[in-house]
Amino acid sequence: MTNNMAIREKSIVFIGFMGVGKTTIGKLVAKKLYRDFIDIDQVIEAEYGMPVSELFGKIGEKAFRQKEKEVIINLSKQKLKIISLGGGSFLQEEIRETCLSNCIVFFLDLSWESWKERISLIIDSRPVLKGKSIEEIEKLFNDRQEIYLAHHSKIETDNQEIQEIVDYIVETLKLGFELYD
Ligand SMILES: Nc1ncnc2c1ncn2[C@@H]1O[C@H](COP(=O)(O)OP(=O)(O)O)[C@@H](O)[C@H]1O
Ligand SMILES: O=C(O)C1=C[C@@H](OP(=O)(O)O)[C@@H](O)[C@H](O)C1
Ligand SMILES: [Mg+2]
Repeated sequence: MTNNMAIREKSIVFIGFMGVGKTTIGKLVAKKLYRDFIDIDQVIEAEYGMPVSELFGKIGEKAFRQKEKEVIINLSKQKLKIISLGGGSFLQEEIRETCLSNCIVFFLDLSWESWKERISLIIDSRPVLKGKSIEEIEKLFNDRQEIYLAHHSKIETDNQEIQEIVDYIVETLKLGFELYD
C-alpha cells in the first residue's frame, strides 16, 4: 500500500520539443486534477523578472541551463504537482534522472509535419529557434527526439484539440491510479 500511495502522489512532468503544448496542456491537466501547476520557464522568468527570450541575451544559454537544472531538481522532488519543463532541459542527464526517478514523465509527441504548422505561434518567444533556417530547425527537432525517448508515457498529439489531449491524459492518469489502488 505504501508504494501504491506513492504512485498516486507523484508529480507529473511534461516533456517534448518546444511548442508541442507542454505549458498549455500542463496547466489544464493541473486544473482538472486540482493540483498546483508549475511551469519551469515561468518560475525562472519570475525570478529574473524578464521573459526567457530576453534572459538568453542577458545571462547567456549556459547560465540559463544551470538555473533550469537547479530549479527542476529542486521542484521535481515535491509531490502532487503538475510540472511542465522547457523543451531543452531533458538534454541534461541529471534532469532526466531526477524526473524519471521522482515523477511520472509524459512525453507530448508531435510529428514534424504538424509542428511546422505551429512555428509562427512560437518563433518570437523561443531564442533557440531565432535566426535558424527551417532546415536547421528540422535537424534540431530530429536530433532532440532521442532525449524524449526517456519517459513513462507518451501521447501522440497530431490533429488533436487541446481539450482532447487534456481529457485523454486525465483519464490515463485516473486509470493508472485505480490500477494501483
Ligand atoms: N493541440 C494543440 N493544437 C493546436 N495548438 C496547440 C496545441 N497545443 C498547443 N498549441 C499551441 O501551441 C503554442 C505553443 O504551446 P505551449 O504550450 O507554449 O508549448 P510548449 O510549452 O511545449 O513550448 C501555443 O500557442 C498553444 O496554444
Ligand atoms: O527547447 C529549448 O531549448 C527551450 C524551450 C523553451 O521552453 P518550451 O519547450 O516550453 O518552449 C524554453 O525553455 C527556452 O526557450 C529553451
Ligand atoms: Mg512551455
